Amino acid sequence: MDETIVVVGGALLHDGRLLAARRSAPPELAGRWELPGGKVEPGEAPDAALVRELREELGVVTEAVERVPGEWPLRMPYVLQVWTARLLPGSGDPEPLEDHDELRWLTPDEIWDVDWLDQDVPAVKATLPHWTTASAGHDADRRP
Ligand SMILES: Nc1nc2c([nH]c(=O)n2[C@H]2C[C@H](O)[C@@H](COP(=O)(O)OP(=O)(O)OP(=O)(O)O)O2)c(=O)[nH]1
Repeated sequence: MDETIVVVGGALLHDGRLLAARRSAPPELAGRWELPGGKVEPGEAPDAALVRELREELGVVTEAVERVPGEWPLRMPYVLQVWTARLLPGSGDPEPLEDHDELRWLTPDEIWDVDWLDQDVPAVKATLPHWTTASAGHDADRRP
């Protein structure tokens, strides 16, 4: 029986930049940077969980774009899955409403400037080939 619980992390992309969020709790993770998101609830689809978590934590309205292939182990029983996501038209800017105390939009050149959680490093690396796909969708939305 599969007893893992999925934590979904969002690679929120906007204008070619990725949003990184600095955790404010718990103490052992505070000060380290992560992809915002959270635990998938029973019966919930991971992409829906991501949209819910980004609304709760950052106050933004988003859509999940695509799953980034791969799965990264966290402390038992959690595993991290990642989806790219984009802001929907009319969404406000993200704010650190809960779980985080600082946000940064990173260009590809800046991606390693923040102190990511160890377990997020391979996940963040895996998002890199997917940045253009999410941006392409964003640009297409803006065509008349
Ligand atoms: N959201 C998120 N959590 C991560 C990442 N990497 C990582 O190790 N974690 C860990 C931190 C937490 O132990 C767990 C997810 O917890 P959370 O606090 O974000 O989830 P949640 O909002 O659903 O939590 P809860 O307060 O409702 O229990 O996964 C990541 O990139 N994003």
